[in-house]
Amino acid sequence: MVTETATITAAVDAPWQQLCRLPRRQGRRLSGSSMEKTFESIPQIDFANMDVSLADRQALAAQVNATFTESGFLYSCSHSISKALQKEVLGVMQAFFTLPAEEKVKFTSTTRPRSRATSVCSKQNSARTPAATSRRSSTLATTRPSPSKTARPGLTCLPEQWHYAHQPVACQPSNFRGVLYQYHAAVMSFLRQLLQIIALALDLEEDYFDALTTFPMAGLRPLYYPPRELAPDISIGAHADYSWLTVVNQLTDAPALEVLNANAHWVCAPPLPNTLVINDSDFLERATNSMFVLTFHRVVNKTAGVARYSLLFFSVPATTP
Ligand SMILES: O=C(O)CCC(=O)C(=O)O
Ligand SMILES: [Fe+2]
Repeated sequence: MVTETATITAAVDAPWQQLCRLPRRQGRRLSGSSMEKTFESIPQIDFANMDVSLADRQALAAQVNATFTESGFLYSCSHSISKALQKEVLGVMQAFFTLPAEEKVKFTSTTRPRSRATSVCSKQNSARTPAATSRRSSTLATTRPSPSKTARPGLTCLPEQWHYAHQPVACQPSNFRGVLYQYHAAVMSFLRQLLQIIALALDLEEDYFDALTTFPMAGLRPLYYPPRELAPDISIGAHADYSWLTVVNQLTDAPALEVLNANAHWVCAPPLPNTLVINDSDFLERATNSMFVLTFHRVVNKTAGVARYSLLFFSVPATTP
């Protein structure tokens, strides 16, 4: 028992170089006079006025620009996803993840490699995560969707209207997919507006990205972190996301998400009521020629005995507008 605790604690405290490969932020953990000016907390932006006027959107764009060029992470303090829907989402996730393992495994789909519009139950350890710890995830992805014959491309297109090559695997509870699709649609409509702000932040026309959000490749990843028993554990090791924007909804009150700043210090991004954490990822970093930073982050479950649920939305542009 003592050895196991020691091993896990050592992994959490390990020098960050051992935890991840940092292409941009090379070097060691900085302290004292060698420290760079960098963020020590995640900025909060209130998008309530994003519908109001161009001047409001330009003001928001300036805040987004300042944030994505420094930390790559922000809290969105207002958004259009209702509290009722978020509660429902948490309910179906809890119902799913607390099923007995032998039930959950029935929903695993490993036999349909081409199609990801299935629900997959998997137990994942990242390469640098201690074997004793894990997160469990169920991915409801919409990778490579193509417009169905009847769907009209446009802003009202819902995932249900997308065409998949196969029948989706059934899942429990029976409303699991339906509730998550509703959530998917709600995030997507918020993101379309946010991308207009991002276009302004890059000095582009507001509608610059619109054509890329008609049939976006986007996946939802409901995550369940089982209650930990021992010392804080690294549930997901340091990584950066491959997507365009990632929208993290921390559905339960367990601080765990941490973001690496330019001095290689981990900055906590605790759950704040009714907020989303949004980070720009690989695609956007490349598209902006590294003007927007790609920021490493990890999940360290610090609260003993408490399960954590988060819901991730990975958004990438459509391949076929
Ligand atoms: O669960 C979280 O808060 C973040 C998870 C994450 O960073 C990921 O899955 O890429
Ligand atoms: Fe991530």
